[in-house]
Amino acid sequence: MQKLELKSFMQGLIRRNPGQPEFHQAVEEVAEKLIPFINENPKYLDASILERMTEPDRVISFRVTWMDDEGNIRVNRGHRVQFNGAIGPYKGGLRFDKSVSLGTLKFLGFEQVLKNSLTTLPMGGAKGGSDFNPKGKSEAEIMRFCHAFMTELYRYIGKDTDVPAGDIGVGGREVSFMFGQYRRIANEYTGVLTGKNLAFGGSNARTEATGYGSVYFAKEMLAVRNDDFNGKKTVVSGSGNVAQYTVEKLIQLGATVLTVSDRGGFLHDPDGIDAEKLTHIQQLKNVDRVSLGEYVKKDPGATYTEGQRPWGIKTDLAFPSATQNELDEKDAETLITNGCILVCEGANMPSTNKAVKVFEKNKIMYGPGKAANAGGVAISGLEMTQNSMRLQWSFEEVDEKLQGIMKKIHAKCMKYGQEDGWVDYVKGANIGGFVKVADALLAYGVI
Ligand SMILES: NC(=O)C1=CN([C@@H]2O[C@H](COP(=O)(O)OP(=O)(O)OC[C@H]3O[C@@H](n4cnc5c(N)ncnc54)[C@H](O)[C@@H]3O)[C@@H](O)[C@H]2O)C=CC1
Ligand SMILES: O=C(O)CCC(=O)C(=O)O
Repeated sequence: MQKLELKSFMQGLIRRNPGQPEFHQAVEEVAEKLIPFINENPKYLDASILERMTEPDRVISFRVTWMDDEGNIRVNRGHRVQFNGAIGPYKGGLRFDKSVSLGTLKFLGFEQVLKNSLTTLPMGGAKGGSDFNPKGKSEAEIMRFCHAFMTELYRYIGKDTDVPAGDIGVGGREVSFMFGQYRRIANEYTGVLTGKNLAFGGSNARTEATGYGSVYFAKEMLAVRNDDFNGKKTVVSGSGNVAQYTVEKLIQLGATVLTVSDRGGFLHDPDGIDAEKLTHIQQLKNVDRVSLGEYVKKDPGATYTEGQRPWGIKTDLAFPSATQNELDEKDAETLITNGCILVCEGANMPSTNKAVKVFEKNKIMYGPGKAANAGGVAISGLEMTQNSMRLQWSFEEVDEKLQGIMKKIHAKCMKYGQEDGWVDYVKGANIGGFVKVADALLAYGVI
């Protein structure tokens, strides 16, 4: 069998998937680290495992028709990318955002396969969503859209088939609307979605899990260098679910959090965001649903800089937790020049591939999203377990399991990524996530 070569592999992938740059980017980052490993392990090469794992099992697209408050009929497009189900039911979030395209969901679904494998739990990878823009929509419009979306999606999912959850633009409110509609149509009460309300099958600590998990992962990275969070200046981007609970855990572990951000700009509080200020941010973002710019009215010591990201603020640690490609090569260089020693990704693919190269060249601690933010889907996996057992574990019990899982993911990254005096977490996560799925595919034969 001819050895794989990155350039020609990527040319083929781009030809087969035109106009999907985020998908190309996600695959390239993985293929670069995996190809040498596959070439050294002919069983994966001979069985064309990388070719199989970069082609989704199936892509489902559908029309979503709903009515706005003025009585106009609106049409959006919905998708579910069931990327790879080799090691368990498809699992991964739903994103509602005007920027959503099939290419976005393919990048997210591809990353999800490796991430879910890293959690050690039996979950395949998927992602879905719609180009529906929740911004400016009333609660009733959100509800009608969610019901219409589930009316189409329900026939493709199931507790042992495919279990969606939240992502950008889909939180507890939207999951509740969709779960209610599923239950009504399917006439069964099963854990077909995760991130549910605690009153109807949700897991304790799922809301907190992605942000907390990312901080637990960073704690492990720091421990390798006998370091910890105490007194460390930290910048966080985003102010949604992941960012909020990243900030909460960072404060609890002794870091000083200087920033959060939203689509309009970033908020800088030089005195540090404490628990009380975080509650204010949560009120602005989760209840009032307004710009972070409102924060400075109550706290004049802080500034809100429109149209910019927080990477220019001098910091020790950085937690990009908003969206993909929010940190580019120049931002990476600025962070390093300012003394940043660790970047831990709460978001999916927030750093461009060129930014990642800067981190690697400077040998700083860099935790890629598929490892660092896997705590969310891990607790979703445990929500599925609790639903199957028809019981609910305590917050403390789930949080302890989350810490254990993040430790195991870190250890897996070390196993495959440890180099002389440095850990290549990208290589560790990519190979560590790949092996389990690849071995399952080998065992299944030609499928
Ligand atoms: N919710 C979860 O459990 C998990 C989420 N993630 C990833 O974490 C990131 C954030 O997701 P959530 O916090 O759940 O979503 P969210 O909808 O609660 O918050 C998204 C945040 O990102 C900001 N944002 C979105 N698009 C942006 C853009 N184009 N430019 C600048 N800021 C933008 C929003 O203002 C908001 O603060 C995403 O990359 C998501 O895929 C990863 C693992 C699990
Ligand atoms: O909890 C889940 O199933 C989805 C989490 C997710 O979308 C992600 O890890 O990016």
